[in-house]
Amino acid sequence: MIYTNEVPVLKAQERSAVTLGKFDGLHRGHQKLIACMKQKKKENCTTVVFTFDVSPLVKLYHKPAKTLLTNEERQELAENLGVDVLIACPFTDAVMNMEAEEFVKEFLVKRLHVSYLAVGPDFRFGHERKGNPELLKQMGTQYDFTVEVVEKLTDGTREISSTYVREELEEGHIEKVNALLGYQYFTRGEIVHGRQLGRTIGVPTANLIPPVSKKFPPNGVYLTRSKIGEKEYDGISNVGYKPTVKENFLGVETYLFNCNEDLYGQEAEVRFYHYLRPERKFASLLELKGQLDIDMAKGRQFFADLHEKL
Ligand SMILES: Cc1cc2nc3c(=O)[nH]c(=O)nc-3n(C[C@H](O)[C@H](O)[C@H](O)COP(=O)(O)O)c2cc1C
Ligand SMILES: Nc1ncnc2c1ncn2[C@@H]1O[C@H](COP(=O)(O)OP(=O)(O)O)[C@@H](O)[C@H]1O
Repeated sequence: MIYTNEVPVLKAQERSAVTLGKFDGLHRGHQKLIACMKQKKKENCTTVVFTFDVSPLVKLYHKPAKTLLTNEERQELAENLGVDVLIACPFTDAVMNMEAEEFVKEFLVKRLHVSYLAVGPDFRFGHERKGNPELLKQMGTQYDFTVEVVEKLTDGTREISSTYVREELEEGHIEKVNALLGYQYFTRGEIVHGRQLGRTIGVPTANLIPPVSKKFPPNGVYLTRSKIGEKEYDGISNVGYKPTVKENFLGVETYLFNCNEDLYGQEAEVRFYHYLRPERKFASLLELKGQLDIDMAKGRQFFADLHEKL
């Protein structure tokens, strides 16, 4: 897959199938849009996901940039979905003020030689959000491309959207989040040194400091599976500031059920499966250890049941 910040100019004969949007989360609704676009590979179209490198909302309203996927994660997932080109167009003032017609002419027609465009029914773009599927269809007749307005996937009566996923994540409804995403919510980072207290209570933990832009469920304890190198481990993670020992940054630390290795310096991907309890301040590490024993028993049972089902 080609990943670029600039809208590329395709070769003279090359045509493209394009989809446009923010694609935060690359949830099942996004995956449907990409699947529609991929149908056009049969007609020798290059598949292009056109997105922006900063959420327009962040730029316009200075909202905190917490996202479901970092740019790098989004890139990797798009590649796994079989996308040929991912454009993360910088949301500059020039792009922000571009009229919808100009955006289509300059980027989609002139550079990408668009042959097919897949958008959701509520897709808006361009200066003052004046561009919509209707305008795209009119321009398609003029510039020889087809526009498919893809109906939103729903979960019960609610349309699947990044907002829906974020709301569920904020509630700690991990199973729902995973069902909407079509994969397990995850975070990644390097395993770093902590205060080495974990091993003193028989619970060594792999600490990772996640990217600042990553959105997290509420501070608390989660059942997780971690991928470290080629290996996967069931385990139990704490998300938060460890009030018992007072940490001043948000960390994710994981006790891996069947591991006895030195993991420092390795990259880990921690996938969330289930929310267990909120983070609490304990009077002592010993008291915390008592709670961890209960948490671990629940975790082991959860994964034993899960593996039995699979
Ligand atoms: C499953 C799990 C649950 C935890 N729950 C809490 C908690 O509720 N409150 C808290 O202050 N720390 C919690 N911790 C963090 C511990 O305080 C921490 O693992 C311990 O102090 C060791 O820290 P260290 O890795 O810096 O040595 C939890 C850790 C794990 C692995
Ligand atoms: N079962 C396990 N789960 C997590 N980490 C483990 C495990 N077994 C060994 N380790 C190693 O122990 C380290 C954690 O020990 P700990 O005493 O908690 O120190 P720290 O405070 O540096 O995390 C991990 O980074 C990893 O290298």
